[in-house]
Amino acid sequence: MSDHAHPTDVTREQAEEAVRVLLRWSGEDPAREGLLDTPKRVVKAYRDWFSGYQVDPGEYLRRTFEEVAGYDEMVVLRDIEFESHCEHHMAPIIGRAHVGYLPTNRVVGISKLARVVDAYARRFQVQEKLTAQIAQCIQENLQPAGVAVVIDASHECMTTRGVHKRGVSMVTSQMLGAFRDDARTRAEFLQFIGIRGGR
Ligand SMILES: Nc1nc2c(ncn2[C@@H]2O[C@H](COP(=O)(O)OP(=O)(O)OP(=O)(O)O)[C@@H](O)[C@H]2O)c(=O)[nH]1
Ligand SMILES: [Zn+2]
Repeated sequence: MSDHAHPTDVTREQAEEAVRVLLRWSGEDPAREGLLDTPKRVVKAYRDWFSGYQVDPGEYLRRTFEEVAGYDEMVVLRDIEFESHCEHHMAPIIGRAHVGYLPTNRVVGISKLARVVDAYARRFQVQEKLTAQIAQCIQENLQPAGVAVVIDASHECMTTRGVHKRGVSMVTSQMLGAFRDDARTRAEFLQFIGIRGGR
């Protein structure tokens, strides 16, 4: 699974034209006054929603704090809200991520964990891949004793179209190292994020 953006040779004008084609295909007249600036706005919105392709998520974790090197207990950042888009329908995925790790000697600024979540969320995703990418990025860059990522999200391709099931959320988790091997560590993390752990 590649973390890097696929090089593009598509111009902004071509992207705007693609939006006009979709408008026509929907039954609209792209020359209608209210829609004249829409292709420009949509292309700009894409730059925002898919800005994750412009960054290297691992870069956020390269600056670590040595001063807290003695701290080796669990660090958990919970309820990280994110917006993503599913790669099947290009429909929004709205949810929360909970990230935990067990530092060995590298501790990062806590906002960087949220930045890693956003860097992967702002791409075309499936939730399982998003969950695994966040965990692997932290594992590779901080080499902690373990990483845990739980994501709880709702998929608009299921709520606003298709099966039309509102209120359904998908929960995925990726546990690495101690979180995978040690039931007590995993249970402590799940308790921190408000999910009752297993026995
Ligand atoms: N596992 C997984 N499935 C997803 C995710 N996002 C969307 N999907 C599912 O991807 C599947 C795509 O199925 P298809 O049958 O190819 O597409 P479709 O005909 O639009 O399917 P429906 O959504 O059932 O109408 C659907 O079941 C979606 O619910 C995700 O993050 N993870
Ligand atoms: Zn979808």
